[in-house]
Amino acid sequence: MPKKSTKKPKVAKTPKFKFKRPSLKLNNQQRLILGSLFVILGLLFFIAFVSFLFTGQADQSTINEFGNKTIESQNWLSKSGAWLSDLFIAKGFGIASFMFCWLMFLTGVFVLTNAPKQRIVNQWFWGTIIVFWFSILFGFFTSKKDILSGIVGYEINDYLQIYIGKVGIILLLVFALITYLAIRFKVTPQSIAALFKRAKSNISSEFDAAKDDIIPVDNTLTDEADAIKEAFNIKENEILESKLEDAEKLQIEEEQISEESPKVEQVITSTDEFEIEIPKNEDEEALLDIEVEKIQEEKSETNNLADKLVADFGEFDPKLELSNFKFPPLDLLKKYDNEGVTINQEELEDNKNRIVETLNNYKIGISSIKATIGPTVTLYEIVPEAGIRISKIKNLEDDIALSLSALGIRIIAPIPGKGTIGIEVPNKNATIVSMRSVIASQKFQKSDMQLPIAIGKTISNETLVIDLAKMPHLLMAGATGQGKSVGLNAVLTSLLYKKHPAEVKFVLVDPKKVELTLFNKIERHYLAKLPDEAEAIITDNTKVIHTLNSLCIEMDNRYEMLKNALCRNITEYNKKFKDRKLNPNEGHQYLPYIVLVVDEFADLIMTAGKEVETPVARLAQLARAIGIHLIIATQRPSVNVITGIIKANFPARIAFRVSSKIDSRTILDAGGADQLIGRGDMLYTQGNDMIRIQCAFVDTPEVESIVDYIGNQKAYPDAYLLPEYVGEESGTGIDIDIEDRDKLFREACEIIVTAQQGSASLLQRKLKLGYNRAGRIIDQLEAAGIVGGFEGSKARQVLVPDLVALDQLLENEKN
Ligand SMILES: Nc1ncnc2c1ncn2[C@@H]1O[C@H](COP(=O)(O)OP(=O)(O)OP(=O)(O)O)[C@@H](O)[C@H]1O
Repeated sequence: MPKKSTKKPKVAKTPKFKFKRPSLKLNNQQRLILGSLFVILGLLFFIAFVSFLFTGQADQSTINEFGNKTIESQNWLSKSGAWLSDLFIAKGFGIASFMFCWLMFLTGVFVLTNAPKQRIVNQWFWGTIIVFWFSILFGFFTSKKDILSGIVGYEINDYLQIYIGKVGIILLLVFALITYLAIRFKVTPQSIAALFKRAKSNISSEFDAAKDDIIPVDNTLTDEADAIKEAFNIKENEILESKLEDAEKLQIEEEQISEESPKVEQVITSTDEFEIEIPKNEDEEALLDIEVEKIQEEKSETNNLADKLVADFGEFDPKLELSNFKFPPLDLLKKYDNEGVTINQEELEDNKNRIVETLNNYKIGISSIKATIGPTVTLYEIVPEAGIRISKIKNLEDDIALSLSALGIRIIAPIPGKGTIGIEVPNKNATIVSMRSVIASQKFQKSDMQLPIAIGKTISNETLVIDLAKMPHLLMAGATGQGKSVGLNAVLTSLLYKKHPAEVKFVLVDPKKVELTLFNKIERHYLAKLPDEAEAIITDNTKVIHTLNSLCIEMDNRYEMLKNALCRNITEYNKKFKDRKLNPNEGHQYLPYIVLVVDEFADLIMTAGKEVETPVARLAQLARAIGIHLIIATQRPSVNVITGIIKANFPARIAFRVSSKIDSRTILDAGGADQLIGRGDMLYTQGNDMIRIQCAFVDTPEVESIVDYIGNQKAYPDAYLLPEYVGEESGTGIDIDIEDRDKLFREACEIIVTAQQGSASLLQRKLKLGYNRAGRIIDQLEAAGIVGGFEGSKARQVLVPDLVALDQLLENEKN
């Protein structure tokens, strides 16, 4: 039986970012244990301290012999008691230390009764202040170190006496007392005055009462007292009656409630406190004590849970697993001597004169000229006299280049939005734009972009920071040796300096096998790979196809997750996940950005053709919303490498110097890249304007030290795992089912029969297929009896003489 490759691609186990934050909330058991521990500690300290008052003197010698078992201590809590009391009372705060026993006891009680934490903190704060106050107060009266003030009280006194004297200390203590009373007991001058008034009136009433005792009894008063008593009795009866009425009303209401809502009845019957004793007889007295249970408003479940989770654990922090991760320091990047722009006045003047002269030779007058000096080129902006055609100047590009005897002159006519014509002339001494200078720039450091890249400096020496997430994919092209690899390293370095390993993952494809190998060291921090792959950096073209297809599966999975979470893009999704509104048990997880870097795309297209182009195009079309971004570099910007479909989906493009105008057109849809001067001189466009940039230079040793720095830190257990992809070739077998044949089977048959040559490479060429797929079709042809068996290096024999015979054979198969 033929094996059907119907296996669904499995979703890989992607590493989960676990989170756990210690909660300060105690459950009932923990509260009981901790509370009783404090209560017991309070009691133990108290016993030890009291005992110290009697046995302290005798135990003096034993304190220093704590480890010696033969020496016994008289303290009621033995050696520990003696040692602790000595520490707190003699060496510490004197008898004010008793306060600590109380504080510990009180803390225990608070914990047991689940009192708010703030109360415990307050008690300790004020308690400690009291301890100090008393210790200093007692220290004031003692003339030597003793247990009344302890060493602390005595020493503070001693110190204060030197600086503010005895009177000063007393005033300080009084002031401290007033402050304490004012803050702690809210004492105000008014409340003190009221206190005095009350005391005064108490004294005078007592005095009056004493006076009354002497006055003879007046009988009329007893009558009055009776009347008052009677009035009180009536009042009491009235109150009682009204209470009974209330009780009856309540009973009726209760019955109504129980009829209306059986749920409420259940609550009431289950509450002990709600038992009401209603007198059977109206004359019977009854006191009603009613406690009505509070009904809490219901919240909607998801919000409530998310709010509660956020309140308990805080927002989800994807960086928690590598919370100690340190970003590489700036010092790892090199400073260059020839950095920064130097103005060569002579060169400037010379160039200006030549430009004016050349234009004058062609009868083009200039009304003004201005120069902006950049790191590699200087931009001369000219305003031609009225009536001069712009195209006339544009056509003089070569003449100006000749007269300036310089390569790489570019004329921008007109400069968009400026109304001037720009002539870019390379500087004689180009300066380097170091990676350090662009990374250190405020623009980069303070950027809040999703994936910021400090690519280099513009002609006016400004650092250009671009957001890869907004691009959303980047195409880089340039002839060999013009700075592509340096450009890719600058991109990767920027991201390493700004993004935590939890936030971004790289998929690195390096067919040249040497350019990106350095990044192997940060595999478990920043790289993503296929499961069961030994190396994260992909150098083999077959694996590239697997990886690209796997990324497509990852993309589909992510879209599914976004759909389930009702989010439109990765930013919204991650925000929701951080707010704990998405349940990890339902397959949700924090999604890092994935950046796919392909260093030599032309090579891939040459060897695998459509098999690479299709997934790349799919990713480029769809992946922007779910955080997969592609950076593709190529040496050969020809139309069969950068096809229409790829171009259409890569609006952001970087062109280093290329060898022809056609290449420049292929990349940028405009000329200009052929006039660059190389060594990182580049043109960047994001769909509209084109800007000339000097790419930041980052050398291999610098990259090495950055990856070493990161690689030496704690990492995830494995690289980020992409979903498993089961390739087409996995189902190879000689007895292939007709249904399972490749879509291009019929076309392949015709090619083989027409050419009478059974070779896989022929199919590869004609159908633009990868080797694996072509080999699989050959197997199918063999199974169908169209080609013969494998014959080593020779092409297989074709068993069908012509297309008519082929038709017959295929027709017979169907019947
Ligand atoms: N931004 C830059 N500033 C200064 N010099 C640079 C810059 N970029 C590249 N160079 C110089 O050009 C050389 C070649 O650069 P790079 O290796 O990046 O070229 P490439 O385009 O990747 O070539 P290939 O395609 O052959 O790998 C570097 O060794 C360096 O000396």
